Amino acid sequence: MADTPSLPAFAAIIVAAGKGVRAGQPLPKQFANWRGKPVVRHSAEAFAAAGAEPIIVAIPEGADEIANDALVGLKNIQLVTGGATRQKSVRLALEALDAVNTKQVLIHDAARPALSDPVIARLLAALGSHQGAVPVLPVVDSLAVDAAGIMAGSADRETLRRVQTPQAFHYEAIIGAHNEWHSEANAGDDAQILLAAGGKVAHVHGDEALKKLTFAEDFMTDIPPVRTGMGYDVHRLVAGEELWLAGLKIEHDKGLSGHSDADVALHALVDALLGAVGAGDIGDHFPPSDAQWKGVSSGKFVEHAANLVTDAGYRVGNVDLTIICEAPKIGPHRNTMRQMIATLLGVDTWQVSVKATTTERLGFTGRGEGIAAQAIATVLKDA
Ligand SMILES: Nc1ccn([C@@H]2O[C@H](COP(=O)(O)OP(=O)(O)OP(=O)(O)O)[C@@H](O)[C@H]2O)c(=O)n1
Ligand SMILES: C[C@](O)(CO)[C@H](O)COP(=O)(O)O
Repeated sequence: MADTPSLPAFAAIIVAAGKGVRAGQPLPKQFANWRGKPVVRHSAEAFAAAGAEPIIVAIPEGADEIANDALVGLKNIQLVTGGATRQKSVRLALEALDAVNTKQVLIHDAARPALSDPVIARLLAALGSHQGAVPVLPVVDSLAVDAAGIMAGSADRETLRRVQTPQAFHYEAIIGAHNEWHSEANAGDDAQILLAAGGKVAHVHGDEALKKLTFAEDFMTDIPPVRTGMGYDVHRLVAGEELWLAGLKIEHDKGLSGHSDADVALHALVDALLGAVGAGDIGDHFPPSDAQWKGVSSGKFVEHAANLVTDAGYRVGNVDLTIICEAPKIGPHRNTMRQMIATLLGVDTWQVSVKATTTERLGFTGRGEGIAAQAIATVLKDA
């Protein structure tokens, strides 16, 4: 859009001085990560691409460092400290524009990150014939008047619209309207302030994508219905050790060396489950330096990983395990291994696959120096 000569010059205000209490994010929602970058950066980039100059960003007291980090690399950004309410933050940002010859300004919630060029263009076009313009959407639900939890009436949805931001104004009209606002109450938005001052505000078509990020669930988007993880492990074969594989003790002339029971097959499975939900790896959860895990059955590690899958809001779809060794033969134990793993995961046996292969006497497995295992797990989002 920056190379679109038809857009008139305009300034932008992004109000990002809120606390984001309802969103419950680890930091104020306007600085939280959303779709790969800080919330506030999304609309700042959209305004910059559309040629807005300057872009005033109202931020909380003392948030300069986090705001500068969030907006690093963007030109024409000017930070101002916002106020105790959204309206006061807008007012302070408007005053910061007083110093430049601003004719038109778009005022936008940082909490509405999915700002697109067409909305900006529609708003600027409407300023050609109106003092103000706001993006609106139809009301698609019926509306009720609530009186202490009881329906006390309804409203005609055909006369109502859902109002979004950016809200576009002739600068002199909106700064004048803010100066004339003497009510103790806060206006819901800037269009209401211009209307109260007698100004006219045009409606232009909004964008459902411009939804305001308000609650924690608004950040839980793009959750994949299926996730996949992969695990791989190796343990050395040594004399005098027991051989545990896929939860079974196998008679063999050597066993696997390791801190726990060294069940290389279950270790690969644990890493596949942890990988599917992004929960690190087996060493993060059961460090070999921790004495409490010496000699422990690796079945406990599988149960822990399965619990983390559940805690993440997923359930195990299927797992596929491949044991790589010249000996012992795995075939005779395969079904018992499947049943053992199914029990550990709390799934049906058909959801568990156990395979085995040699490496044709090649490499460390072919020389009988160790056993390797690889696993893949899919997890499905709970409804
Ligand atoms: N004193 C304030 C309050 C809000 N805002 C901004 O106004 C926009 C819309 O407000 P809202 O969604 O209510 O944000 P918060 O006030 O932060 O949310 P909450 O009410 O949950 O604390 C947000 O971008 C917010 O950062 C602001 O600049 N200054
Ligand atoms: C300004 C606004 O986003 C227009 O829909 C809305 O009024 C902000 O309300 P909030 O309670 O300050 O989030």
